[in-house]
Amino acid sequence: MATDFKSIPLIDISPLLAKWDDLNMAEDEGVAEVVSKLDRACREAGFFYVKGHGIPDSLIKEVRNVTRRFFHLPYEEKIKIKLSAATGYRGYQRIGENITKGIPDMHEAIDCYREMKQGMYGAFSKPLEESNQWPINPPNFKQLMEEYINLCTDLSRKIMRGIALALSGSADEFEGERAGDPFWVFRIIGYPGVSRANGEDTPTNDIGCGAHTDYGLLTLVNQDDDITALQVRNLSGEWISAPPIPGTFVCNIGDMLKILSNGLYESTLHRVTNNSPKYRVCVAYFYEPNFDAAIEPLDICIQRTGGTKKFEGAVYGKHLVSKVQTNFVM
Ligand SMILES: N=C(N)NCCCC[C@H](N)C(=O)O
Ligand SMILES: O=C(O)CCC(=O)C(=O)O
Ligand SMILES: [Fe+2]
Repeated sequence: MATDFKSIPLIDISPLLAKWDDLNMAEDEGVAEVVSKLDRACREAGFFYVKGHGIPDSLIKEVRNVTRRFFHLPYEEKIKIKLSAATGYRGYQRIGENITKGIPDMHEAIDCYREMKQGMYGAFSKPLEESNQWPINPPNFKQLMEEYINLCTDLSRKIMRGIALALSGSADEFEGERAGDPFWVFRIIGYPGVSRANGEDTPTNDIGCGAHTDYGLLTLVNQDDDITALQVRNLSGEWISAPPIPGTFVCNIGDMLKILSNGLYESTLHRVTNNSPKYRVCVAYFYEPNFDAAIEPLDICIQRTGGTKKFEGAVYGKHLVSKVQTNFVM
């Protein structure tokens, strides 16, 4: 349930990370404080920054640097790993190819998904059953991104423990059949800068990514340090900026956590507009339920929200596939 928030809260999660694997973590004062901040941020905005996350700043920057180098390569080089239905929707998409609510987005990207074995989940996972396509250039690209993805997965699992406690569940609410074997989605994104080449005084700012919600549990956004472009919608419909705060991730809640929490937490609408003349890079990691998880509101959340189930259940993988298939015209 979003409110009329005017800014996005910043949470130092280091006390949670210090105790995340301790059975009595909820009794720790530092953990309790982080949990209450997470609860408030998730209820009020569905968005928050995290610091004290333990992922080295040098790696976070390097991930953006190799991304920038890739997108600056000539088009012929980039389409060597072109995304299509035949590649399992994995690979490179040029500017305008991704579509949000019928309008082409002004971004280019490489989309990656967790590897999955053929036939692993039956017919409905077929559209995504291919291997990721990694660039050969820059040479360390794949290795660096895989190291980063592993760290993001660990970090997200720990933050989700805090969120489980925030919902007054047990710390392992999102383990096991719900998200013990989390599916991840990884988007490496570039937004061209605004050009004043046509002699216009006020350049038109095309939408880098139209208003949308994320699909899973929790997103970790690693954005360029010097451009404000991400905007989050509050209850009155105002767009609140999420300016870069060096050393932090922007985190936000996805559709599956909205269902699990029976609407206590919202998957907040957000969009991206790069009004700067500079090219903007963003690397978004999405932590999601098990691919075949049947997601339903948690009993504890139904109780806390008046006793009625507000959402139908959803199979996460089906939700993902239906989104992916409508994101591209091909
Ligand atoms: N995996 C995630 N969350 N991707 C977010 C992309 C949002 C834009 C997409 N065209 C859409 O309309 O959803
Ligand atoms: O570029 C950003 O800051 C966010 C991108 C985003 O919202 C997404 O890919 O889902
Ligand atoms: Fe998003």
